[in-house]
Amino acid sequence: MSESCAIVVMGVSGRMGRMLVQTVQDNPKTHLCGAVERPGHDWIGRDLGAALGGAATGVVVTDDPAEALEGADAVIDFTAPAATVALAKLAADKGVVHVIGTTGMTEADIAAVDAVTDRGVVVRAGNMSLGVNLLVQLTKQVAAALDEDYDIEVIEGHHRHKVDAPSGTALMLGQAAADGRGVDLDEASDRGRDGITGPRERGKIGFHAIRGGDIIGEHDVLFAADGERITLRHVASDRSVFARGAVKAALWGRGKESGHYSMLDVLGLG
Ligand SMILES: NC(=O)C1=CN([C@@H]2O[C@H](COP(=O)(O)OP(=O)(O)OC[C@H]3O[C@@H](n4cnc5c(N)ncnc54)[C@H](O)[C@@H]3O)[C@@H](O)[C@H]2O)C=CC1
Ligand SMILES: O=C(O)C1=N[C@H](C(=O)O)C[C@H](O)C1
Repeated sequence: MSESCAIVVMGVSGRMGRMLVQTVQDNPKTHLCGAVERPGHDWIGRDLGAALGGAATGVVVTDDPAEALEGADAVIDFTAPAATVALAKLAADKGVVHVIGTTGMTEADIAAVDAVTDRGVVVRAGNMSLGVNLLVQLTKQVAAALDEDYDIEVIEGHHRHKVDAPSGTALMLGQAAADGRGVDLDEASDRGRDGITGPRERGKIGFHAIRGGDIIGEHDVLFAADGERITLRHVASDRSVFARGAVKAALWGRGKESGHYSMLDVLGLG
């Protein structure tokens, strides 16, 4: 499989969409073969390069994912849950690798994506950066080494435009902490305390979300005991870390057996 990987970017005018276009174009192993935006968007029908304020690319922005996926190897999708669920079936039916960065998906959304993985290749992660996926593994190790004398809190910060909380990354880190500790995250979760909450319940895993300005993505996992605290931290200072991970996932997914994979699989950290 030596020829260049043909990639479609979904949600191409978004913060991640724009970064993905640049990353796909800069990678010698990939090229952009399609660009999709939501129906009604004013980029529909325009050349993508011109819409971005540069030279023409020959790729015209469409609101029809089926048309864009013709002849594609992979589609990279950082959009919104409803768009991602609809695209999953289409990508699987067309044999196109679906790389999903979209967060805020419900259990039903994830089940709907899962349902296509009998025939489709899906790589999905709430965070596609190498650093966060390493942090996931470290969180699991530290949680396994410490007992419930160490209270676990996951604290995340993002820009003012983010619509979901806790972040997809915070949920990955919370899951890793729960796995390390051998507990069920749904039972252990304590989200966003407010009011007369009473003392902290032993064994809970707390989640807190900061929203403001242009914060790209910051995550701390705090292990706090009497007399000492450990903090594991990741700070993203550039969205390219997510885009590079997504392109790596698209290349990795080509020719893989159908299934629902994560970035830990892609990075060999699973
Ligand atoms: N997994 C990861 O590493 C990362 C995940 N994200 C997630 O990616 C998603 C997008 O984030 P941003 O780019 O900041 O948001 P954004 O709002 O800037 O971009 C989303 C884009 O998707 C488009 N869109 C919505 N519905 C669509 C449809 N039906 N068809 C085609 N396009 C559609 C919107 O018009 C918009 O241009 C969020 O869920 C965010 O949490 C963001 C960064 C990293
Ligand atoms: O919305 C964002 O911007 C980000 N979303 C992801 C998340 O929900 O964790 C990943 C990253 O932190 C940026």
